Amino acid sequence: MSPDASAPSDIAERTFPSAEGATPMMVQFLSLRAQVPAEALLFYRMGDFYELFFDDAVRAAAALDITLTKRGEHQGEPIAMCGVPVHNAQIYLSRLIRAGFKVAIGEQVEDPAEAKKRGSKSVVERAITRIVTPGTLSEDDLLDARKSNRLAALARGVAGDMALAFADISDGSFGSVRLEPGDVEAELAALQPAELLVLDDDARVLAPILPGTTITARPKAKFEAGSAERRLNAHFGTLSLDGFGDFSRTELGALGCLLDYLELSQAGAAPKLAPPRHFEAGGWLAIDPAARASLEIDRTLQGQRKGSLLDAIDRTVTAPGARLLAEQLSRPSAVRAEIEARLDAVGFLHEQAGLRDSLRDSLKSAGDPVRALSRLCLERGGPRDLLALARALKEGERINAAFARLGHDALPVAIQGALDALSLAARPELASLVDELARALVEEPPLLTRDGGFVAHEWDPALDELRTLKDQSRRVVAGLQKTYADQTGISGLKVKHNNVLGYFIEVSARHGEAMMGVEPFIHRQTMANAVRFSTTELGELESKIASAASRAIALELEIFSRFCAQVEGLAGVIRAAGEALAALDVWAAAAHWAVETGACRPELTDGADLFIEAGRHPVVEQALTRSGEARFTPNDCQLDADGKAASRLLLVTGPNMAGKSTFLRQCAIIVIMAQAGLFVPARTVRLGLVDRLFSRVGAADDLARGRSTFMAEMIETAAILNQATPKSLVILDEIGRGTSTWDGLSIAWATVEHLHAVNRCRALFATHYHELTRLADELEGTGNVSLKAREWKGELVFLHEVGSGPADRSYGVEVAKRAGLPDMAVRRAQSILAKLESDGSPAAALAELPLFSAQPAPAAPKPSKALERLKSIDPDALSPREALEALYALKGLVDEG
Ligand SMILES: Nc1ncnc2c1ncn2[C@@H]1O[C@H](COP(=O)(O)OP(=O)(O)OP(=O)(O)O)[C@@H](O)[C@H]1O
Repeated sequence: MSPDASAPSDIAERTFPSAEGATPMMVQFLSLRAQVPAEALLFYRMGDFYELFFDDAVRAAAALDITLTKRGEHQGEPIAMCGVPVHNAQIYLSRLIRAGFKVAIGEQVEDPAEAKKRGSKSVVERAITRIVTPGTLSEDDLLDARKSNRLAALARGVAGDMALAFADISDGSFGSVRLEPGDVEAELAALQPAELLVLDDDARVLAPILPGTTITARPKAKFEAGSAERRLNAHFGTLSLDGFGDFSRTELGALGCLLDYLELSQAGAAPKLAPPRHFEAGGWLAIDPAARASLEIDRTLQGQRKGSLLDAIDRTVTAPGARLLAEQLSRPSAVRAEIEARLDAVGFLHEQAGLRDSLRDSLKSAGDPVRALSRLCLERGGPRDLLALARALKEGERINAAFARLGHDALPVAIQGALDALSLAARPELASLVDELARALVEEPPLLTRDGGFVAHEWDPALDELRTLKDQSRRVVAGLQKTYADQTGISGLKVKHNNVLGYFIEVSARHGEAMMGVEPFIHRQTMANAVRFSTTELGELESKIASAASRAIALELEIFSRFCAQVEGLAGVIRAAGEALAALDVWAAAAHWAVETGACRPELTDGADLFIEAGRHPVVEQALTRSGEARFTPNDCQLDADGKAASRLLLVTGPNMAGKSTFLRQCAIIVIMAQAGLFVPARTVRLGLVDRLFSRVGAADDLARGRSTFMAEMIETAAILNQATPKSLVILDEIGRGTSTWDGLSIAWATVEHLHAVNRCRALFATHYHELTRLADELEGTGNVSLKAREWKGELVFLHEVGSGPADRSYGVEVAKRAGLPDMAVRRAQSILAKLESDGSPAAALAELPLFSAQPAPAAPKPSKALERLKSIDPDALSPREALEALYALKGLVDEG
C-alpha cells in the first residue's frame, strides 16, 4: 500500500515543545520523544492504553480515524491526545505501518507499585523498547505470510561503486551484492524491499520511483566501512568477516548500516541474523523494471497479485514455499549449474507422482518454522512457535523417511541436500530438542506465555506438584461450601471468587442478617440482594492457590526460556531445515503445476539460442480456460543471436488484437521461468542462458517522474540500446507510437538496426509499421513472422497463430469496427485508408475535407418555375399593362408552389 496522505514526508521536520514548565510525566514523555527519530510516532504506555501526545496524536488520530482529545496544558496550550488500547494495539500498529508510519513503543519498565513506593506523585519508569518500521517486522499479524518483508540498505563507495545489503528479520536472511550505478533500479525492482535505508540525497531521487517502499534516510557515518566491520564482527562474534565471503568496503558499509538500524529499531536487542551471504553480481538474470512491470511477474500493472504470473503458477502448500517461489521468479538465476540443479529436482518429482503427492501432504503440516524461529530469537515468540518448530522438524524427518523407503540411490543433488538438512539422525542435539518439545508442550498451547498452561502434564514434577496443590486447594474450597452450608443451615450458601475479594461466601440478604457476627464469618460486603463474607480459612487457601499459580507460571516461563536458549543455540541448523522444507515445497509445486498444465523441462545451452516449440502464455491461457471462451493457440519462436540456426531479430507483425503482445510476453516469461528453475509452458524449449531481459511492451506513463508516455518509452528504449549484450533478450512492442508517423517509423527503424548491428542480441520486435518488414531483406539475421487473421463472411477472425513472413495488412479499421466505432467514422476511415494505400502518401487524403464535411453534399434544390419565369423577363421591354400581367402570372406560379 502506498503511504497514506497523513504519513507525510515532511514528518522529519517536526519539533516538539521544550520540557520547560512540564509536569513530571510530560518531562518523561518529552525525553523519550527526543530519543526516537522525528518521523516516528510515540506510543506511550499508560496502564491499559498506549497514548499519543502533541503532533503524534494529531497525525495518528487522522490516520486511524480515532477521537482526538486533550489532556491538560503545556506552556499554556492544551495538549492534544489520543490513545489505543494495549490489548488490540497490534491492529492499530498494522494500520499505521501500512500507511507508511513508523511507531516507537515507550513501555512501562517498572511495576507501578514500585513507583508508588517512591512517592504518590512519582512517574513509572518507561523506556523505548522498540521502533516498529515497515522493514523490521516479525509479528505474524503484521506480515504477509506468503511474501518476504525485506529491509535493504544502499551504499555508495568512494570510487563510485555501489552496494545493496538486504535482510529479512522475519526469517533471519542477510546478504549483499555489489552494484553498478546503472543496475540500482533493476536490483531494487527485483528485491522490492519494504524499507530502504539510503543517504539523504538518494532518498530524494528514489522516493518517487519506489512507491511501495518506505525510504529512510540515514547519516553518512552509518555507512562507514570501518565501524560497520566492527559492528558486524561484534554481532557474529567473529574477528574477521572473510569466512563469510569476499565483501567490498561498500558492501560492508551497507551491511553495517542495516545492522545498526536493526539494533536501533529493536532497542539494542538486534535479531539473530544468518551470517551475511555475498551474492555475485551477474549471478542473476537482470530484468529491467519496465520489463518486470509489463510482464506482470508477481503483480499486475494494477498492483495486484491476482492475475500475475506468480499467481497463475503458484502451487506451493506452505507460506515459506510461496515466499521462495516469489523470490526465485523475481530473481531468476543466470548460473547454469544452479538452474540445472533445481530442474533436476523438479524433474525427479515430476516423474514420481506418488512421492510428490505424499511430500505435498506432509508439507501442509510443516507450517512456517523459519518465522517462528526468528520470533523466538527476538524474544517475541510464544509456545506455539516452539511447537511449530518441533512439528516442522518432525515432518522433515517423516519426509526423509519417505524418500529413504523408496531406496533411490541416485537422488538429485538438490533433493539430497535438502534431505540431509532435514535429517535429525545426523543432528542428535536437534533430535533431542524436537523430542523434548513434543513431550513438554500441550497439544494446543495458548498464544502467549504470560498465563502459562502450555507445559504438558508430567514434564516437570515440580510444576505438577504446584498444579496439584492449586487443584487440591480448589477442591478444598469447593468442599468448604458444603461445610459452611451445613454449619449455617443455609442451603443456598455459595463460595464464589472475584478479583477484589478473592474467595468469599455469598448468601441472600435474608440469610445475611443471621450470619452477622457469627464465627468464623467476617462480613465483607452488603449488596442489594446478597451479603458476602470471608473466613480466615478461605483467605489462607486463596493465598496458597495464588502462590502456587504464580510459582507455576514462573516455572513455566523458566522452562520456556530454557527451550528458547536451546533453539537459539541451534538456530543455524533449524534455519537450514526450514529452508530445505521451503525448497522441497517449491520443487514439488513446480512439478505439480507442470503435470497439471503439460509444461516441459527446458534444455539449457551455452549458446545464444531461444527455440520454443508450442509455447503458451500461462496467464492468458488460464484466463481463456476459465472463461471457456476459446482455447489458447500455442506458438513457436526461433531465435539465435549467432544468426546460425535462426534469425537474431524477428519482426512481428499482424492485426491489432491478433496476439502479438501475448506472443512477445510469453517468450519472455518462458525465459524467466526456465532460469528460475521451473518447467515451462511449451512442448520443447532450448535456451542459451540470458544475462539481461529487457522489454518495452504496452505504453504506460511514468507520471511519478513527470514523464509522458512517449518520453518514458524513449528512456526505456535508450536503456535497452545502451545496455543489451549479445546474451540479452529484448522484447519491443510498437516502439515509436506516441509521435508522428514518420518520426515513429524512423525511430523504430533505427532501433531495429541498432539492435541488429550493435547489440547483436536476440530480439522480438512487434510493429505496425509495415515498411519495417522490408528490413528483413536488407539485414542478414533478421526475419519476419506474423500473426494470422482471416476474413470470413465479412468478419475478421483471429487465428492467434504465428506464421513466417510479414502480415499482409493490419486490419486496424476492422478491429475499430468491432470495438464499436460509429459507422460513419468507420466508413470514413475505410475511405481514407483506400486513398492512402493507392497514393502511398497522406497528402492526397489530407487534401480531402475533414470528417463531417465529407458527408455527401445535399442535392441542389430544383429551380422553381417562378424563378425561371422571372429570369426570362426583360422589364424594359414591357408595357405597364404587360408588366402588371407578368406580376399576376408570377404570383400565380408562386402560389402553385
Ligand atoms: N495464442 C493465443 N491463443 C488464443 N488467444 C490469444 C492468443 N494470443 C492472444 N490471444 C487473445 O487475443 C487478445 C489480444 O492479444 P494481444 O493483446 O496479444 O494482441 P496484440 O496483437 O498485441 O494487439 P494490439 O496490437 O492491439 O496491441 C488476448 O487478450 C487474448 O485473449
